[in-house]
Amino acid sequence: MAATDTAALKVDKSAKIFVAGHRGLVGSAVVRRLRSAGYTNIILRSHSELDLTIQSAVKTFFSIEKPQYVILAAAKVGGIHANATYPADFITINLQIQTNVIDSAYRYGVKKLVFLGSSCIYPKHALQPISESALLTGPLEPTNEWYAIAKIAGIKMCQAYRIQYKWDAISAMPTNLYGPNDNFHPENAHVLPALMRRFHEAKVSGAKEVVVWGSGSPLREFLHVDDLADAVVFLLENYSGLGHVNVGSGKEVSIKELAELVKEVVGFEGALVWDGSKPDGTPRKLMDNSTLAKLGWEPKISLRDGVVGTYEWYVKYTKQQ
Ligand SMILES: NC(=O)C1=CN([C@@H]2O[C@H](COP(=O)(O)OP(=O)(O)OC[C@H]3O[C@@H](n4cnc5c(N)ncnc54)[C@H](OP(=O)(O)O)[C@@H]3O)[C@@H](O)[C@H]2O)C=CC1
Ligand SMILES: C[C@H]1O[C@H](OP(=O)(O)OP(=O)(O)OC[C@H]2O[C@@H](n3cnc4c(=O)[nH]c(N)nc43)[C@H](O)[C@@H]2O)[C@@H](O)[C@@H](O)C1=O
Repeated sequence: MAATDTAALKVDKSAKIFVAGHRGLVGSAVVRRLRSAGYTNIILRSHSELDLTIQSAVKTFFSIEKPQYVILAAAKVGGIHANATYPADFITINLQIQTNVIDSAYRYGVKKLVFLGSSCIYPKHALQPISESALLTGPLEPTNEWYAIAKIAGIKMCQAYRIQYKWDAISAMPTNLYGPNDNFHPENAHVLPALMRRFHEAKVSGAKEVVVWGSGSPLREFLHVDDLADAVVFLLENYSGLGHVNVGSGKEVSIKELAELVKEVVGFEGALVWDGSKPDGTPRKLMDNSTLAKLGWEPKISLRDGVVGTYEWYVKYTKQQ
């Protein structure tokens, strides 16, 4: 289909849609949202069924399955520690996955692709709230520059294919996400699931204190993954532009406030101990979400409600307790 800067693409509910990364936080939420919106022909492959870093396997998959739409939610993802510890994995795996999927999607006749980046693409000291135009205006946060460079390449690849081939590839930039199916790994997860697990285990074991990383002063914007999935489907159906689009809640909290909230929801009654040897990362990362608001989308789930629901999910479904 020709790429236009205007909205409203009619997506047939029986069209074949490939959601890459459907077992992850974002991919699983996108599948839930597509199903609740009435989409009936969603195709899925787990990592073990299709390794998206292998170009020949990706080409074969697209040549046989010929999906009409692609949501690219497969990536190497992690929190501040994982990003800083495995820079080679974060840059290489992400470049491989997105290059293979975007190129094969174009070559095998996909009508439209939605690429997912991250708010870490923006300069460490970007003007707040961060508008889409802040991209490539300053140095990146060193702990995640490898991942950010890969994500920036993904945005640029979508734009390049749009310009050269008139192909409809768009990019969404989510803020920090959380929700069901998150990664709760003690070191490699993002802050919210990491703290949820740590407080839960401390409550269960009767520990008197829990260690939280950094100074507690960094500010972050959190969005529930069901809101993000709603925005992704909204963009699939309503946006076909060259520019990437921020997706956030518009509300920020300090890590100290977040830790207090998660502690309260989990019901841990001990003390917080701050480990100043761990990095704070970006001091502040609040996005300007006005582009998406002007298109007619807004988030619905408050941080407190989202944390309560995620903790209920964690207690019910994780085997790590
Ligand atoms: N979580 C967050 O806070 C944020 C996420 N995003 C973006 O959203 C997208 C999804 O992230 P999220 O859901 O959190 O990540 P997850 O780690 O929860 O999920 C990623 C998924 O990708 C799959 N995957 C990874 N490598 C491969 C591969 N080589 N071949 C096939 N599948 C693979 C994983 O499978 P397996 O586990 O089996 O490897 C997993 O199902 C990413 O692009 C990320 O950058 C953006 C901003 C914030
Ligand atoms: C989504 C985003 O996620 C990452 O960037 P980040 O926003 O810095 O994410 P984070 O969730 O890991 O940390 C947020 C803050 O929280 C503090 N913190 C306290 N205690 C724990 C803790 O126990 N674990 C973690 N991970 N952080 C902790 C931590 O020190 C930091 O100050 C990048 O991967 C980036 O690439 C990216 O896209």
